[in-house]
Amino acid sequence: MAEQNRTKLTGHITVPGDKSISHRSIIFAAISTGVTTIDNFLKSADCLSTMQAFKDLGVKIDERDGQVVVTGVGLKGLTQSNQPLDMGNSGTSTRLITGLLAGQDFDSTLVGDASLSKRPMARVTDPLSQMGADFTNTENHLPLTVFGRSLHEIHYRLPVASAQVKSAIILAALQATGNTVIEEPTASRDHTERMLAAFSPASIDREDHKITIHPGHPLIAQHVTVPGDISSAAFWLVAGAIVPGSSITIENVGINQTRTGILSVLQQMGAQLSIQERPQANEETEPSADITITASALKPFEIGAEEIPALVDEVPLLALLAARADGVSRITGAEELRFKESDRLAVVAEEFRKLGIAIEELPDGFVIDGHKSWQVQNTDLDSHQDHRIAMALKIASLLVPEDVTIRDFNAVNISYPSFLADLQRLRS
Ligand SMILES: O=C(O)C1=C[C@@H](OP(=O)(O)O)[C@@H](O)[C@H](O)C1
Ligand SMILES: C=C(OP(=O)(O)O)C(=O)O
Repeated sequence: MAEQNRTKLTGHITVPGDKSISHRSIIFAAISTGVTTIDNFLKSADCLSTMQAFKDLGVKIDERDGQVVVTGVGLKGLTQSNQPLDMGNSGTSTRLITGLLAGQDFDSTLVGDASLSKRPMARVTDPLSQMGADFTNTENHLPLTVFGRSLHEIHYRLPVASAQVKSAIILAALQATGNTVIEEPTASRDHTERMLAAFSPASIDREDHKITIHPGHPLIAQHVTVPGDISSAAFWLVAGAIVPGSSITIENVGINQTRTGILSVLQQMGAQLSIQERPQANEETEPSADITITASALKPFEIGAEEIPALVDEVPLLALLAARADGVSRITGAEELRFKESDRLAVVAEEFRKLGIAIEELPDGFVIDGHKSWQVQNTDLDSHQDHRIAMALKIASLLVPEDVTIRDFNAVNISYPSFLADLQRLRS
């Protein structure tokens, strides 16, 4: 088994569709008029939660020839669900749908699994309440009942860079009586803005870190092509960089610049990386590229609050990269990681220490010494039911001779159901 763990990874791979864009494709398709077709929709547990929620809200969604086909009902055409909407494990579904439901003329209740029920919701209910929204509880957690209300505009400066909060406000603002302005401290992923611009160009203006939403314009069905998820590609980028002898090409990866922080870090580390951009239909379409990574020596790196939004879901993997770099790396400004599917700062530190990695947990990040060779202490690893932790630990385990087990590994179904099959493909 020791030999198999260390097998180099080689070949070409295509990762599944982007999770953030897949959620948004269903949401915008549902509230537009006409039939939207979606190519390369991510059929993972999180995106299926969004799909089921819209079915429960009266939207017809079918699958035909590998495409998802959504018959839009318009912004005022959703109907009350006769059961609570089950958001499963998905923070994105919960926060975006809360924004949309706040302005409907019926009430809805949102529920989720144990992890989601611990995640903070005041970050969306606070600004939405300022717009006139009304909720059962101000307890900050699911379950949450959203009372449909008439909404008015706000001018809102996000206290933290969060695409989910920004998107919740955008979806509420489409139903408000006046124009809403949203300002961000640092740019977070802009998939909602791009998709709204495609479905309804007159509804949105963007300028630097300022977004203006103009309600009252029609949303028209589109054809959406979802690029590969860079947050899933990131596992192969890191594996390709650190497993000796590896060389991996990942085809059709989304390279929206609000998501490519991991590529910048790899470049900063001196990784052997080549990025071939694919032709883009227009400015608002999501850009994509074929990316090749080849294992090489890596320099340590430092990142802080400014860099975090563009790589927020990749921080566990960056910690792994740091653990193979030639020196001490520092990640700060990442306190948001404590509010994800698990407390990712605490969990990464705990699990990496089992592998003998020299990692110090900070309140907002890590200091990691890549010089120290790993001395495995404990082979019983735990994903803490967090998909990104499960996959990061699996990649880490490729570098140790011991057999390790990863508890609740099936959490990968949240974002990347074919992860193990893809690993197998790159090994053979
Ligand atoms: O809007 C989105 O699709 C997402 C936004 C990010 O969360 P925050 O908005 O909380 O930063 C990210 O961590 C999450 O995986 C997906
Ligand atoms: C944080 C994540 O997702 P969500 O917030 O949608 O649960 C993630 O996919 O890493």
